Amino acid sequence: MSEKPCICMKHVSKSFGKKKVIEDVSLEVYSGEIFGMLGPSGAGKTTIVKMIAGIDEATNGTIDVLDTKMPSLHVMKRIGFMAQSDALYGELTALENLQFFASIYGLKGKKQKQRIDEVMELVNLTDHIKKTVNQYSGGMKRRLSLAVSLLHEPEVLILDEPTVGIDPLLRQAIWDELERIRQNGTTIVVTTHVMDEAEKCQRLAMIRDGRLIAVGSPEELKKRTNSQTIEQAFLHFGGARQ
Ligand SMILES: Nc1ncnc2c1ncn2[C@@H]1O[C@H](COP(=O)(O)OP(=O)(O)OP(=O)(O)O)[C@@H](O)[C@H]1O
Repeated sequence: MSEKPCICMKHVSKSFGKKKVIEDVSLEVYSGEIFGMLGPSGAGKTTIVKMIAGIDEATNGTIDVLDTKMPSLHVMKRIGFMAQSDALYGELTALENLQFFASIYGLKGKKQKQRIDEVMELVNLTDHIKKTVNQYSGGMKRRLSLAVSLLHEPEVLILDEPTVGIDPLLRQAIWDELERIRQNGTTIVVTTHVMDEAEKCQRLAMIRDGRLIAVGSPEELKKRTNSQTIEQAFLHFGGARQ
Protein backbone atom coordinates (compact mmCIF):
# COMPACT_ATOMS: atom_id res chain seq x y z
CA MET A 1 0.00 0.00 0.00
CA SER A 2 1.45 3.33 -1.02
CA GLU A 3 0.70 6.62 0.70
CA LYS A 4 -0.47 8.33 -2.47
CA PRO A 5 -4.06 9.57 -2.21
CA CYS A 6 -6.23 8.01 -4.87
CA ILE A 7 -9.35 9.79 -3.65
CA CYS A 8 -9.29 13.22 -2.06
CA MET A 9 -12.41 14.88 -0.65
CA LYS A 10 -12.12 18.47 0.54
CA HIS A 11 -14.82 20.18 2.59
CA VAL A 12 -17.60 18.32 0.84
CA SER A 13 -21.21 19.10 1.65
CA LYS A 14 -24.35 17.82 0.00
CA SER A 15 -27.89 19.10 0.27
CA PHE A 16 -31.11 17.73 -1.14
CA GLY A 17 -33.31 20.80 -1.38
CA LYS A 18 -32.99 22.51 1.97
CA LYS A 19 -31.88 19.33 3.72
CA LYS A 20 -28.14 19.14 4.32
CA VAL A 21 -27.18 15.46 4.49
CA ILE A 22 -23.37 15.73 4.26
CA GLU A 23 -21.56 18.39 6.22
CA ASP A 24 -17.94 19.41 5.56
CA VAL A 25 -16.38 15.99 4.95
CA SER A 26 -12.66 15.93 4.11
CA LEU A 27 -10.80 12.66 3.71
CA GLU A 28 -8.17 10.86 1.68
CA VAL A 29 -8.19 7.28 0.47
CA TYR A 30 -4.75 5.89 -0.39
CA SER A 31 -3.93 3.75 -3.40
CA GLY A 32 -4.18 0.07 -2.69
CA GLU A 33 -6.15 0.15 0.53
CA ILE A 34 -9.57 -1.10 1.52
CA PHE A 35 -11.21 1.96 3.02
CA GLY A 36 -14.38 1.34 4.99
CA MET A 37 -17.22 3.77 5.62
CA LEU A 38 -18.96 2.78 8.78
CA GLY A 39 -22.14 4.32 10.10
CA PRO A 40 -25.76 3.66 10.94
CA SER A 41 -28.58 3.76 8.43
CA GLY A 42 -29.12 7.28 7.12
CA ALA A 43 -25.65 8.51 8.19
CA GLY A 44 -24.79 9.48 4.61
CA LYS A 45 -22.54 6.64 3.44
CA THR A 46 -24.37 6.06 0.16
CA THR A 47 -24.45 9.77 -0.59
CA ILE A 48 -20.68 9.99 -0.10
CA VAL A 49 -19.81 6.97 -2.24
CA LYS A 50 -22.13 8.11 -5.02
CA MET A 51 -20.28 11.43 -5.13
CA ILE A 52 -16.93 9.63 -5.22
CA ALA A 53 -18.19 7.43 -8.05
CA GLY A 54 -19.28 10.53 -9.96
CA ILE A 55 -22.97 9.53 -10.00
CA ASP A 56 -23.92 12.46 -7.81
CA GLU A 57 -22.37 15.90 -7.44
CA ALA A 58 -21.24 17.67 -4.28
CA THR A 59 -23.10 20.86 -3.38
CA ASN A 60 -19.90 22.36 -1.97
CA GLY A 61 -16.28 21.25 -1.84
CA THR A 62 -14.24 19.13 -4.24
CA ILE A 63 -13.65 15.44 -4.88
CA ASP A 64 -10.64 14.24 -6.86
CA VAL A 65 -10.35 10.63 -7.98
CA LEU A 66 -7.19 9.46 -9.77
CA ASP A 67 -6.05 13.10 -9.93
CA THR A 68 -9.21 14.23 -11.71
CA LYS A 69 -12.02 16.38 -10.39
CA MET A 70 -15.28 14.45 -10.15
CA PRO A 71 -17.69 13.98 -11.71
CA SER A 72 -15.71 12.96 -14.80
CA LEU A 73 -16.95 10.51 -17.43
CA HIS A 74 -13.40 9.63 -18.29
CA VAL A 75 -12.55 8.57 -14.72
CA MET A 76 -15.89 6.80 -14.25
CA LYS A 77 -14.64 4.20 -16.77
CA ARG A 78 -11.81 3.39 -14.36
CA ILE A 79 -14.18 2.93 -11.44
CA GLY A 80 -16.32 -0.09 -10.58
CA PHE A 81 -19.46 0.78 -8.65
CA MET A 82 -21.86 -1.60 -6.99
CA ALA A 83 -24.98 0.22 -5.86
CA GLN A 84 -27.17 -0.80 -2.97
CA SER A 85 -30.10 -1.49 -5.25
CA ASP A 86 -29.21 -3.90 -8.00
CA ALA A 87 -28.93 -2.36 -11.46
CA LEU A 88 -29.67 -5.53 -13.40
CA TYR A 89 -31.98 -6.40 -16.29
CA GLY A 90 -34.60 -8.79 -14.89
CA GLU A 91 -35.77 -10.19 -18.22
CA LEU A 92 -32.25 -11.10 -19.29
CA THR A 93 -30.24 -14.07 -18.06
CA ALA A 94 -27.27 -13.54 -15.76
CA LEU A 95 -24.98 -14.32 -18.68
CA GLU A 96 -26.69 -11.75 -20.90
CA ASN A 97 -26.40 -9.15 -18.13
CA LEU A 98 -22.69 -9.87 -17.75
CA GLN A 99 -22.12 -9.78 -21.52
CA PHE A 100 -23.95 -6.45 -21.70
CA PHE A 101 -21.89 -4.82 -18.95
CA ALA A 102 -18.67 -6.42 -20.20
CA SER A 103 -19.17 -4.85 -23.63
CA ILE A 104 -19.79 -1.45 -22.01
CA TYR A 105 -16.44 -1.86 -20.27
CA GLY A 106 -14.81 -2.83 -23.57
CA LEU A 107 -14.21 -6.48 -22.67
CA LYS A 108 -14.51 -8.66 -25.75
CA GLY A 109 -14.08 -12.20 -27.04
CA LYS A 110 -11.95 -14.66 -25.08
CA LYS A 111 -11.08 -12.18 -22.35
CA GLN A 112 -14.79 -11.44 -21.82
CA LYS A 113 -15.67 -15.11 -21.51
CA GLN A 114 -12.77 -15.74 -19.15
CA ARG A 115 -13.68 -12.85 -16.84
CA ILE A 116 -17.37 -13.83 -16.81
CA ASP A 117 -16.42 -17.38 -15.80
CA GLU A 118 -14.06 -16.08 -13.09
CA VAL A 119 -16.45 -13.62 -11.49
CA MET A 120 -19.39 -16.04 -11.57
CA GLU A 121 -17.29 -18.71 -9.94
CA LEU A 122 -16.22 -16.25 -7.30
CA VAL A 123 -19.77 -15.35 -6.32
CA ASN A 124 -20.84 -18.96 -6.57
CA LEU A 125 -23.39 -18.53 -9.32
CA THR A 126 -21.84 -20.58 -12.12
CA ASP A 127 -24.71 -23.08 -12.05
CA HIS A 128 -27.28 -20.32 -12.39
CA ILE A 129 -25.72 -18.36 -15.24
CA LYS A 130 -28.47 -19.23 -17.73
CA LYS A 131 -31.38 -18.28 -15.46
CA THR A 132 -33.19 -15.00 -15.98
CA VAL A 133 -32.47 -12.55 -13.19
CA ASN A 134 -36.17 -12.34 -12.31
CA GLN A 135 -35.82 -15.92 -11.05
CA TYR A 136 -32.95 -14.95 -8.73
CA SER A 137 -33.36 -14.43 -4.97
CA GLY A 138 -32.34 -11.13 -3.38
CA GLY A 139 -28.99 -12.57 -2.23
CA MET A 140 -28.28 -13.98 -5.69
CA LYS A 141 -28.95 -10.57 -7.25
CA ARG A 142 -26.47 -8.99 -4.80
CA ARG A 143 -23.85 -11.54 -5.79
CA LEU A 144 -24.50 -10.97 -9.48
CA SER A 145 -24.19 -7.19 -8.97
CA LEU A 146 -20.86 -7.76 -7.27
CA ALA A 147 -19.75 -9.95 -10.18
CA VAL A 148 -20.67 -7.16 -12.61
CA SER A 149 -18.66 -4.56 -10.67
CA LEU A 150 -15.59 -6.83 -10.71
CA LEU A 151 -15.74 -7.68 -14.43
CA HIS A 152 -13.35 -5.06 -15.76
CA GLU A 153 -10.90 -5.19 -12.82
CA PRO A 154 -11.24 -1.46 -12.16
CA GLU A 155 -8.53 0.68 -10.55
CA VAL A 156 -11.03 1.92 -7.98
CA LEU A 157 -13.83 -0.28 -6.73
CA ILE A 158 -16.71 1.24 -4.79
CA LEU A 159 -19.10 -1.10 -3.06
CA ASP A 160 -22.21 0.06 -1.25
CA GLU A 161 -23.10 -2.58 1.36
CA PRO A 162 -21.93 -5.46 -0.84
CA THR A 163 -22.66 -8.27 1.59
CA VAL A 164 -26.17 -7.43 2.75
CA GLY A 165 -28.32 -10.57 2.54
CA ILE A 166 -25.32 -12.81 1.90
CA ASP A 167 -24.63 -15.79 4.15
CA PRO A 168 -21.50 -15.79 6.37
CA LEU A 169 -19.50 -18.33 4.34
CA LEU A 170 -19.93 -16.47 1.10
CA ARG A 171 -19.38 -13.17 2.89
CA GLN A 172 -15.97 -14.49 3.97
CA ALA A 173 -15.22 -15.63 0.39
CA ILE A 174 -16.12 -12.19 -0.91
CA TRP A 175 -13.86 -10.46 1.63
CA ASP A 176 -11.04 -12.84 0.69
CA GLU A 177 -11.56 -11.84 -2.94
CA LEU A 178 -11.58 -8.13 -2.04
CA GLU A 179 -8.26 -8.64 -0.28
CA ARG A 180 -6.86 -10.42 -3.36
CA ILE A 181 -8.06 -7.59 -5.61
CA ARG A 182 -6.50 -5.05 -3.26
CA GLN A 183 -3.18 -6.86 -3.36
CA ASN A 184 -3.31 -6.60 -7.14
CA GLY A 185 -3.38 -2.83 -6.74
CA THR A 186 -7.07 -1.91 -6.72
CA THR A 187 -8.24 0.72 -4.26
CA ILE A 188 -11.50 -0.29 -2.61
CA VAL A 189 -14.08 1.83 -0.82
CA VAL A 190 -16.75 -0.15 0.94
CA THR A 191 -19.70 0.95 3.06
CA THR A 192 -20.91 -1.23 5.87
CA HIS A 193 -22.64 -1.20 9.16
CA VAL A 194 -21.23 -4.60 10.10
CA MET A 195 -18.52 -4.21 12.72
CA ASP A 196 -16.53 -7.36 11.86
CA GLU A 197 -16.31 -6.21 8.24
CA ALA A 198 -14.96 -2.87 9.43
CA GLU A 199 -12.10 -4.78 11.09
CA LYS A 200 -10.98 -6.10 7.70
CA CYS A 201 -10.36 -2.61 6.29
CA GLN A 202 -6.92 -0.94 6.33
CA ARG A 203 -8.61 2.29 7.39
CA LEU A 204 -12.07 3.36 8.36
CA ALA A 205 -14.16 6.51 8.33
CA MET A 206 -16.82 6.62 11.02
CA ILE A 207 -19.81 8.63 9.85
CA ARG A 208 -22.80 9.91 11.75
CA ASP A 209 -25.44 12.46 10.81
CA GLY A 210 -23.54 13.39 7.64
CA ARG A 211 -20.32 14.18 9.49
CA LEU A 212 -17.03 12.41 9.79
CA ILE A 213 -16.52 11.57 13.44
CA ALA A 214 -13.22 9.67 13.14
CA VAL A 215 -10.75 8.25 10.59
CA GLY A 216 -7.98 5.73 11.18
CA SER A 217 -7.04 2.07 11.12
CA PRO A 218 -9.29 -0.20 13.20
CA GLU A 219 -6.38 -0.66 15.62
CA GLU A 220 -5.77 3.10 15.97
CA LEU A 221 -9.44 3.85 16.50
CA LYS A 222 -9.68 1.24 19.24
CA LYS A 223 -6.46 2.41 20.84
CA ARG A 224 -7.48 6.08 20.79
CA THR A 225 -10.68 5.27 22.62
CA ASN A 226 -9.31 2.53 24.82
CA SER A 227 -11.88 0.16 23.31
CA GLN A 228 -11.88 -3.58 22.82
CA THR A 229 -14.12 -3.41 19.77
CA ILE A 230 -14.88 -1.14 16.83
CA GLU A 231 -18.43 -0.86 18.09
CA GLN A 232 -17.23 0.57 21.41
CA ALA A 233 -14.91 2.94 19.57
CA PHE A 234 -17.78 4.10 17.37
CA LEU A 235 -19.97 4.76 20.38
CA HIS A 236 -17.14 6.62 22.04
CA PHE A 237 -16.58 8.94 19.05
CA GLY A 238 -20.33 9.35 18.54
CA GLY A 239 -20.89 9.94 22.22
CA ALA A 240 -18.20 12.61 22.39
CA ARG A 241 -20.20 14.75 19.94
CA GLN A 242 -23.31 14.89 22.06
N1 LIG B 1 -32.32 11.89 -3.25
C1 LIG B 1 -32.51 12.24 -1.98
N2 LIG B 1 -33.39 13.20 -1.65
C2 LIG B 1 -33.57 13.58 -0.37
N3 LIG B 1 -32.92 13.04 0.68
C3 LIG B 1 -32.04 12.07 0.43
C4 LIG B 1 -31.79 11.61 -0.91
N4 LIG B 1 -30.85 10.63 -0.86
C5 LIG B 1 -30.54 10.50 0.45
N5 LIG B 1 -31.25 11.34 1.22
C6 LIG B 1 -31.15 11.51 2.68
O1 LIG B 1 -29.79 11.64 3.01
C7 LIG B 1 -29.49 11.01 4.24
C8 LIG B 1 -28.33 10.06 4.07
O2 LIG B 1 -28.75 8.96 3.26
P1 LIG B 1 -27.77 7.82 2.77
O3 LIG B 1 -28.54 6.90 1.90
O4 LIG B 1 -26.56 8.45 2.19
O5 LIG B 1 -27.40 7.12 4.13
P2 LIG B 1 -26.66 5.72 4.39
O6 LIG B 1 -25.68 5.96 5.46
O7 LIG B 1 -26.14 5.19 3.10
O8 LIG B 1 -27.84 4.82 4.92
P3 LIG B 1 -28.17 3.25 4.62
O9 LIG B 1 -27.14 2.46 5.36
O10 LIG B 1 -29.55 3.08 5.16
O11 LIG B 1 -28.11 3.09 3.14
C9 LIG B 1 -30.79 10.36 4.72
O12 LIG B 1 -31.39 11.21 5.64
C10 LIG B 1 -31.61 10.27 3.44
O13 LIG B 1 -32.97 10.32 3.75
